[in-house]
Amino acid sequence: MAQFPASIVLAGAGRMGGAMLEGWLEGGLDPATVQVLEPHPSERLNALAARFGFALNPAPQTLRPPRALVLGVKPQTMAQAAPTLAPLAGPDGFVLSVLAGKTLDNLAAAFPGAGAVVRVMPNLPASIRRGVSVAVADARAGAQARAEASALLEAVGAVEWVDDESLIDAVTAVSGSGPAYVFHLVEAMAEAGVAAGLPRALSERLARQTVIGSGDLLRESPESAAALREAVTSPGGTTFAALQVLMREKDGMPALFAEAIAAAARRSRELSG
Ligand SMILES: NC(=O)c1ccc[n+]([C@@H]2O[C@H](COP(=O)([O-])OP(=O)(O)OC[C@H]3O[C@@H](n4cnc5c(N)ncnc54)[C@H](OP(=O)(O)O)[C@@H]3O)[C@@H](O)[C@H]2O)c1
Ligand code: PRO
Repeated sequence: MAQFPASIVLAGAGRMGGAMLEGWLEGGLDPATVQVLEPHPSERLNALAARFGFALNPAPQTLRPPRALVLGVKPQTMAQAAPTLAPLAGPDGFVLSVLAGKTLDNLAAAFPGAGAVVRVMPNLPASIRRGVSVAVADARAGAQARAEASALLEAVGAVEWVDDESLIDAVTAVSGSGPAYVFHLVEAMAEAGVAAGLPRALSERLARQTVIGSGDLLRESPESAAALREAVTSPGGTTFAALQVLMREKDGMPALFAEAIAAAARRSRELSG
């Protein structure tokens, strides 16, 4: 059984916070141990509260510092939200943040009463428990806090811990934002299929199913992505013709991705403070 924290307050149950909450509850978290603060609950969150019976927006006077204060608000909202939430960060607990850009130092300053701080970058497939999260903790986080943080993250997918916080900006750019690149690939392939003469609905189905099938193959095959790409590419064939465009040194995918990922990592650094 997962070693969940004994008590949790989740502040911000939007797309990411809500996805994590759902994963915890599906993963066996006792609903009586979680309280959720969310100014505008979605229908999905209300339905989840009705199904599991956790406390959604309990009266402020009933709130006590939990073992884990999980922050799921936007980085741009942190300055406004932190003063209200800070009293919930007690010396016997830890703060776990999924906020892009907000550093361990930022979090320790905003939540001075916290026993420890854990910074995490998850990604949206967490909503179907197939996410990947990368976590880094400050020096005060002991084995127990790390194990409890791992349990919260493992409930929604794979977990990697790093010691070097400076990696998190690049992590955010690769795996945090990464699902959007894949969805954009589907959009771009579908649009290009329409330009090549396919009916739009068929082109959208083909692009979507191609990414789904390729993702499943990537999961099930022991081969590397490069080997799988080569398996599709006949010498002098159609894929080869396309890859000559996509792998162009100056403006192909590697060059575009290098620029896009650098932009996302830069934005992550800008969001600190
Ligand atoms: N979405 C992703 O793919 C993803 C991936 C990795 C990390 N993240 C991180 O996850 C965080 C949330 O992103 P999101 O996409 O889930 O955004 P979101 O859907 O907008 O969720 C944030 C939620 O926090 C609520 N909120 C605002 N102020 C609050 C307060 N004082 N107390 C409690 N809740 C409050 C918001 O309510 P209102 O809308 O009413 O203001 C909203 O429902 C961000 O920091 C982001 O960097 C997101
Ligand atoms: N979504 C957040 C953003 O776009 C963080 C990674 C994914 O800033």
